[in-house]
Amino acid sequence: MLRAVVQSPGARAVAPVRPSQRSAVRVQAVAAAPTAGAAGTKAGETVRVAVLGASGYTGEEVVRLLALHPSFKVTALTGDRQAGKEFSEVFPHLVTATDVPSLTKIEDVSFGDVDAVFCCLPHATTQEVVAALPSHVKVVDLSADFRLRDVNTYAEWYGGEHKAPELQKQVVYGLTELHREAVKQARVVANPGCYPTSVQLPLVPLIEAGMILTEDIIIDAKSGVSGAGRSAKQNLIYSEVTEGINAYGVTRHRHMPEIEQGLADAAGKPVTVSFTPHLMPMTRGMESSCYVKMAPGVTAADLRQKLVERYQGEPFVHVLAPGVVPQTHHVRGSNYNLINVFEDRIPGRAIVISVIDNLVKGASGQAIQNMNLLFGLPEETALLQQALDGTPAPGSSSGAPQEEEEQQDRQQRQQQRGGRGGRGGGRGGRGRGRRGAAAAPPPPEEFVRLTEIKGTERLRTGWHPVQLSGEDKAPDVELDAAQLRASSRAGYRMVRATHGTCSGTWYYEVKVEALGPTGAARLGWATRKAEINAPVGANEHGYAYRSMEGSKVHKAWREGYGAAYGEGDVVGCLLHLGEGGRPFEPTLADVVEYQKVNFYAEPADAPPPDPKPLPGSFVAFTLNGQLQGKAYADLPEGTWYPAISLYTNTTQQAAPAAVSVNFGGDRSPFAFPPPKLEGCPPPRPVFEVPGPPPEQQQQLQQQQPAGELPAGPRPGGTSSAAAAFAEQQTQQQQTQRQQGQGQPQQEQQRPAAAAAAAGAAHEVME
Ligand SMILES: NC(=O)C1=CN([C@@H]2O[C@H](COP(=O)(O)OP(=O)(O)OC[C@H]3O[C@@H](n4cnc5c(N)ncnc54)[C@H](OP(=O)(O)O)[C@@H]3O)[C@@H](O)[C@H]2O)C=CC1
Ligand SMILES: CC(=O)N[C@@H](CCC(=O)OP(=O)(O)O)C(=O)O
Repeated sequence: MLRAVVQSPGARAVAPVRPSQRSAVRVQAVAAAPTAGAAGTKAGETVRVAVLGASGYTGEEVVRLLALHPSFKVTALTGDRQAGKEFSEVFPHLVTATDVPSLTKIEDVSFGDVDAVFCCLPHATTQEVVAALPSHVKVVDLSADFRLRDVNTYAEWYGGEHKAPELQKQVVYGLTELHREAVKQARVVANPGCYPTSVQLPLVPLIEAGMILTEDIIIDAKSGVSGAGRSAKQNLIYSEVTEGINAYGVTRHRHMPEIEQGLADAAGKPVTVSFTPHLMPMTRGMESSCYVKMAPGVTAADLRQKLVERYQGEPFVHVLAPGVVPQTHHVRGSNYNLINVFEDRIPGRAIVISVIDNLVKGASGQAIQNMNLLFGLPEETALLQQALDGTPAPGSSSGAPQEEEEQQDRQQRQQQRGGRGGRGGGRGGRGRGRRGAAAAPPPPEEFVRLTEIKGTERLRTGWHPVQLSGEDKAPDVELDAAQLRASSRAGYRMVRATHGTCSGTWYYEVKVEALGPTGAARLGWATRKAEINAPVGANEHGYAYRSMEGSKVHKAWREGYGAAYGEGDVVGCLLHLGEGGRPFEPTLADVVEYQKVNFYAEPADAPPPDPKPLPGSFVAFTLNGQLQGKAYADLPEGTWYPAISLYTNTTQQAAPAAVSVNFGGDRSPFAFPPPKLEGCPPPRPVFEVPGPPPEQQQQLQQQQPAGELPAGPRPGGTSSAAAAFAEQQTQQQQTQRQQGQGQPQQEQQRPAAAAAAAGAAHEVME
C-alpha cells in the first residue's frame, strides 16, 4: 500500500535533492510500513508524525532529533508565515535531513494520515488546534496551553479564557521522569515549560521526602535567547542581548504557577516560590540555581544523595560528583539534565543547581521522550546524543570542581597576605594594609580554620585495633560487633578503616558475602577527603575496583580493568606508596572538641594542601588470588585508607549488600597469598599499619580515659591554633554568662560552628 502524505505545492523531497531541484519533485508517496498500533509500536512499524509550527525553534529541533528515530517518520510539517517553503530553505543546516516534507499550513494537513502530532505553536493558538485533532492522533503539545490543571489559573496568567476546558481534564502533564506511568496512558501530553523542567526535576524529590522547607524557595534562573522563539522581537536583537544580562518577568513570569503546581503536588499543600528568570547572551541553555532551606538535621550531602537515589538508572537526569558545578555547556544539544547540591555558607541552607538545554530537555527532546512512551517505545529512542561542548581540562577554572577553585582562591589570598607581611593582613588586614597602619589582631573567624573530623578512634585511645571505623562511615553502613563486616541497605555508601597509611606497601582482602539482585561493590583505597555518602572513586580521593563489569573507577571515571566479581569472591586490595610522602593528617595536638564534635584546628593562613604525585606508587587488585594488574599509578601523597563502598537498590527492598574484610595478621591469614610484583617489596597486612607515635600513645594513656576526647588543646600539644580556638571559646562563654545568655545561646551557635567546620572540611584534610 502507498500513502500520499502532503498535498501542497513544493511537495516533499526525496533526499538528497538540492533545494534548486525541489520544486520539480512531485509529491512523493511513502511506502507504507505497517503503522503504529495504539499500545505498543513494534520494530519496523512506522509512526507518521506531523510537526505543527515546524518553522520555529522547537519544531526545527523535533525534526533534527527525529532524523535518527527508527520508527517516527515526519510526514507533515507546518508553518504560518513560512508555509509553502522547503524546510531546508528555512533551516539550511537540515538540508541533509532525509525525506523531510515541505512546510504547509495546518489546514492543509490530512490528519487522517497522521498518527502523532508534535504541536510547537505559540500558546493561545494551540488549544483549538489540538482540540480539533481526530481522536486517533496522539499529541505532545509543547506550548503552555494545557500545563495548568486549573483553567482559571491559566486565564489569570496567560491573559485569556481557556478554549478547551474539557480536553484540559484529560491531558497529562509530561515531566517524564516524574509522571512516566501517567504519560504512558495518555493521548494528549502537555510538555512542561523549560524553566519548570529545570526546577522541578531537582526539587520535587526533595520536597516529597520532606528534606527542604517549602516556605523558603528562591529560584534564580537563566535562559538562552532561543527560549523566546524565532520570531523577531526588538529586545532579542543582537545589540540588545549581547554583553549584558537582564532579569525579566520579575514577580510575574508565567512559569511561576506551573512550578508552584508541581511543587504543591509534591508537598501536598500550596507552595509559593520566589522565581526570577534572566536572559543570557547565549543561544541555548538554561541554568536554575535554587536556594533552599533544609529541614532540621538534613545536610546538603543528604539532599544530593536523595537525588542520586531518585535518579539512579534514569537515562537523562544525572547528579554530578560532589563539588562539580553543572554548566549549560555540558548539556548543549542534548536531552540531559545535570544537577548538583552545594552547602550554603548560611547554616541550614543549600544551593541546588540544575542545567538543561531549553530546546531539548526543556522542549523538543522531552517531547520525543514522551511521544516514545505514548507509542510503547523505549523513551530514550533517538535521544542519546551527547552534549555538543567538551569539558575544559581539569584545573581550569570553568571546569574545576568547586573545591579546586576554592583552593586557587585560597592560594591567591595567601599570596596577598604574604605580600603584606603575613597573618595580620587577613580579611580585615587588607584595608589596613592599604592605609599603611599598624596591623591589628585578625578577626576571630579568621584566626583558626576548623574542620570537623571523624575517625578519631586511634587518636583518642592511643592504640586501637585495625578495624572498619565506627565513626568514619556513612550512617547507613552497619558494622558487626568486631567491625570487620559491613552491610548497607542504601544507595552507594562508604566506610573506611580506622588506620590509613602514607608510605609502604599494604594489602587487605574483602570477601563479598551478599549482593543480591541489585547489589554492587566498589572496593579499594580512599583518603578521608572522599565523600562517605558516595562510592569509592567518585572523585580524586579514591581508587576502586568495581564488582559490575570488573571496571576500575577514579574521579568517577570508569574504565575496563579486570574480571567482574560477585558473591563468594575474594578481592585483594594492594597499595604501594614506596617511601611515601606527607600524611596531610591532623595529629592529636591539632584536635579540639567543641560541643561534642571533634574539630581539626589550624591557623587560618596555614598553607593549603599541595599533594605531589608519588612516582612508582600504584594500586592493584586480585580476584580469588589472580592478579588483575596495576589499576592506577603515581598516586598523590596523603594518607590512604582501606575503603569499602556498597550499593543496594533502595526502591526494590532488596536485602542489604554485605562484605567482610580481612586485614591479615598472624591470627587471620589471608585466603590467598598477597601478589608479588616486580620492583615492589612484599606487601604487609594492613593489620600492621602503625598507630600514633609511641610518645603520643603514652601521653594519651596517662591523660585521658579511653573513648573520650578531651575538650581544648591537650597539655603538651603543639598546636597554637587549637589553643587559640579553645581560648576564644572560653572568652565567648564568659561574655555570654555576663550577658545572662548562657547555654541556649551556645546551642544556637552550634550549627554555625558545625557548618563553618563542614564548609572547611574539604580545605584541610589533605
Ligand atoms: N523556545 C523554547 O525554548 C521553548 C518553547 N516552548 C514553547 O513551544 C512553543 C513553540 O516555541 P518556539 O518554537 O520557540 O516558537 P517560535 O516562535 O520559534 O515558533 C512558532 C511556530 O509557530 C508558528 N505559528 C506562529 N503563529 C501561528 C499561527 N497563528 N498559526 C499557525 N502557526 C503559527 C510559527 O510559524 P512561522 O514562523 O512560519 O510564522 C512557527 O513555526 C511555544 O508555545 C513555546 O512557548 C516550550 C519550551 C521551551
Ligand atoms: C528567554 C525567554 O524568553 N524564554 C521564555 C520561556 C520559554 C517558553 O517558551 O515558555 P512557554 O513554553 O511556557 O511558553 C520566556 O521566558 O517566556
